[in-house]
Amino acid sequence: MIEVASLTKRYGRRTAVERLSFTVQAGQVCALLGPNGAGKTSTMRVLVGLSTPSEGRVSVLGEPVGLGVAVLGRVGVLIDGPAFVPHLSGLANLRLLWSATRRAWPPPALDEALELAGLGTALQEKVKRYSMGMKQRLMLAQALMRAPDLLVLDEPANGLDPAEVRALRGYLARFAERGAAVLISSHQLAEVQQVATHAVVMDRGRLVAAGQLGTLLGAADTLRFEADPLDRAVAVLRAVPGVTAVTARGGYAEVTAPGVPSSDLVHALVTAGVRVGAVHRAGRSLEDAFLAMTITGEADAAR
Ligand SMILES: Nc1ncnc2c1ncn2[C@@H]1O[C@H](COP(=O)(O)OP(=O)(O)OP(=O)(O)O)[C@@H](O)[C@H]1O
Repeated sequence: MIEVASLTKRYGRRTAVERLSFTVQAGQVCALLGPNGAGKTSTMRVLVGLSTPSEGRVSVLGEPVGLGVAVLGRVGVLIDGPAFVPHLSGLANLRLLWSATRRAWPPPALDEALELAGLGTALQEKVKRYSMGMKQRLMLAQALMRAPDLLVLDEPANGLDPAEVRALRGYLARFAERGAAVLISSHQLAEVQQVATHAVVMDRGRLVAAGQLGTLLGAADTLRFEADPLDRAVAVLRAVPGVTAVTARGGYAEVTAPGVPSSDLVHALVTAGVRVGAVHRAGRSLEDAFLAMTITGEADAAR
């Protein structure tokens, strides 16, 4: 659905994106993450034909992207707003934006888009009276009303209240379940963690990590044992083949052991006379993983 191959984007002498490659497949909600200035918006702008690559190739829905190519009609985009006409109503603005497609009004998914936007009678009011959140919801409506096969959303939750964010999350999950794909950038990592299936992490224009969220978070491979005595548990676990790391943390022994069944670890502990109270899967938060991967994390660690 999205293919980015060795994309470089320069603005004059500044390199915003450097040899970036990643893919997003049908059915995925992919979070594009990175600290401020990492190059997320620059990448998204190239993906939707708003700017041209300095080097590399980008295609969406199997077609190369260029300014005004037809395939972009199947992509719902929310990047830097569209510029709404302030003295027109919300609905009139949507009609105006739709007219660029030269297709008959109404767009195929207008009702669903308006329901999610939840603007009600305010749709008839002039956009200049809209709050920031209302404008954001109108922007979302324009991205969704065309029943796209792919959504590219730059910080879509900006200005939304928690209930609206939750509704958006539900929408995106249903959208991907239908076989569409979503690329979403966000600074709200806890929020994104609830909806993303995959993530691409960038820092200073370069790819830091990409893959399934679970893999990036290491959730599948890390276990936490409540064990007594703890120091003995740590020593025993360190000796089990396949264990790559053991730390004592908050009264638990935290073990990273890719592919080792938890029953083997419990068996090793019990045989060595360690009492095992409970075993938990230890998922890192996306925030922890993100900070560990990016310059923001390096700065934090240095503090
Ligand atoms: N039009 C432009 N002209 C010159 N430099 C630009 C332009 N757009 C972006 N940049 C620079 O490119 C780099 C990447 O910016 P970009 O907006 O893509 O990052 P971002 O990851 O989206 O950041 P943020 O999370 O703050 O939105 C930054 O150093 C930025 O200053």
